[in-house]
Amino acid sequence: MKELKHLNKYFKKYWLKLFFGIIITIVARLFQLIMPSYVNNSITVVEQYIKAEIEKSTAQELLLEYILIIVGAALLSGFFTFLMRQLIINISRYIEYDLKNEIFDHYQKLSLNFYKKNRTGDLMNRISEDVNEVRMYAGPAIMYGIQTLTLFACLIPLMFIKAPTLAAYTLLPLPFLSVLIYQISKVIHKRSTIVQQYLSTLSTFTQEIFSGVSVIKAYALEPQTNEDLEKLAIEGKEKSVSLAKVNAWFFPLMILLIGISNILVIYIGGKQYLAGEIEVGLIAEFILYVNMLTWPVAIVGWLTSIVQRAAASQERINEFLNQESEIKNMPTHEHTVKGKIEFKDVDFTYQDTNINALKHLSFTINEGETTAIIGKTGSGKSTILDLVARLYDTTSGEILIDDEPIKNIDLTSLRESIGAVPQDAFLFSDSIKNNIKFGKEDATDQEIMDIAKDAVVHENIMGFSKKYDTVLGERGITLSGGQKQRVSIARALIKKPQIYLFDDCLSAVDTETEEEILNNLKKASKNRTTLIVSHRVSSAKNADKILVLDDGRLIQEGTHDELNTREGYYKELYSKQLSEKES
Ligand SMILES: Nc1ncnc2c1ncn2[C@@H]1O[C@H](COP(=O)(O)OP(=O)(O)OP(=O)(O)O)[C@@H](O)[C@H]1O
Repeated sequence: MKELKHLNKYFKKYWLKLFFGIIITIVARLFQLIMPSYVNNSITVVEQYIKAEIEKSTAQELLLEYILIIVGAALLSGFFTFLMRQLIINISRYIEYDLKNEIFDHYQKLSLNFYKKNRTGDLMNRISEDVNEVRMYAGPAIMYGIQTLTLFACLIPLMFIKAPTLAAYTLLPLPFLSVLIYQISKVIHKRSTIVQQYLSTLSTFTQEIFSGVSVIKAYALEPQTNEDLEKLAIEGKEKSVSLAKVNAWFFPLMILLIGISNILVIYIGGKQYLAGEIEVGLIAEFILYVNMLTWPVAIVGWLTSIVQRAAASQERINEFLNQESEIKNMPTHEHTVKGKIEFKDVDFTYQDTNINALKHLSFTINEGETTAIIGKTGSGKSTILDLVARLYDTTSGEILIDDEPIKNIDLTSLRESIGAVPQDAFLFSDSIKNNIKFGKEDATDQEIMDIAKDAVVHENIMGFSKKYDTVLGERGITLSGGQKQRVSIARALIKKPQIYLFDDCLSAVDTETEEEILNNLKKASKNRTTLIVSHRVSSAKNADKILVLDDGRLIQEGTHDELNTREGYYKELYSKQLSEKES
């Protein structure tokens, strides 16, 4: 329960609305309470008229008055109930909105390690399903809770004052009803959680099948996939049926217990009436009370389960909210990045895999220099770029930017000075124009076009019917690997940052296009520090410096010409790639 304290700040934020909501809830219930006693009075008037105790005209006058009061109270109660929902349910929607924003903001601050440790489905669930459970507490639970308390506090004493014995018998079945509903709600919740989990497994499974449909078709795996899906579907059907079974008990049980209460009122009330202890109208009044109480009593059980579920969900939410990013942003002073990069005895081990990706790595890249990083697959090239962007912190050793420890530089200003093109170019399901603009929000159409020309993708884009407005991804067309890489390059170029990080971003383009792009990059990256990771010597040979990595260690360093005169990995790779090209 202490987990729910997290919401107190939101209750404080909306306290005025909440306060009026509570007052209005109480007022709405009080108007509702007026009605049964006037129903009693009306029946008593009829009884008195039948017994000829009052004149017909008096009876008519009194009945009209009581009916008007009943209708008036019902209308007012209805009006205040509407206001109550408007206030309290709206507050829960505001809190839901605030909480979702808080979680999303926090997610964005967390490091890549966090995303690797937690599955996307789990992140999504906490921000949607769990927040929804919490909303049920912040809105409906509070609203029904106050309603129930008001009714209990007013109605039960009133019933005991009017007819103590009848009140005791009438109220007798209600606690059982409450406990029963609580138990059933618990079972329903347990089984519906299982159904939910199953549904998310099913959607993950189908999503993967749809994404990989070309592989499934190419390998003729449809029968196998159908079989797997059928197994999942049968399992799901059984779980849903078991949920439906408990659900089926809910309303019949409620009706049964209300029926028992009503029968008790009529039986005990009837006996008391015959004994001349009460008037017949009181029986009708009590039947109305019972029906007014049944829902709140049933709700006590339901509310308990809502609060428990909300506490469990808030605990899961807090678990993420309490996590801090391992990458701490503690700038010591303002610094405008110029672009000198120095690695001093850097060691880096990935936490999740324990892979020691970089070992005692030291090198310096001067401001404005272009450096190529070459090495076998898995030698640590991409890791170097990730460390420059401070996506991770070094395990030991130090990285300096412009002779300043990287940790002293404000993270946002560091990342704003970097234009990165990752290995697996990721483009959003949006227009090509917006994907490029991602690098510079206020870029003009002309700028976007010029940059796309530099990235040698303009011609391709103009070939699409909607040109730069062509939508990519699930909602639109799929670009080829090479086109994706070039749009991704355009996105980095338009930013005009101090440091460029190109991670094997020309691997999917032919050598001619590669050369054209490299020439354009040379112009674009003039006076800007550029790191190019590549497997191809052609991408590296014009660099000011080439670093050759092997298993996380720097094994060679120099210009193309220098390295070509020395025996070693680079010379071998160059001869190999040259002979491949010639053949
Ligand atoms: N996100 C990660 N989490 C855990 N281990 C990783 C991660 N990324 C890379 N590694 C491991 O670190 C080592 C270095 O990987 P890195 O991606 O830096 O190599 P690379 O030289 O860029 O390889 P490639 O040329 O294939 O892209 C590899 O053994 C890899 O398995």
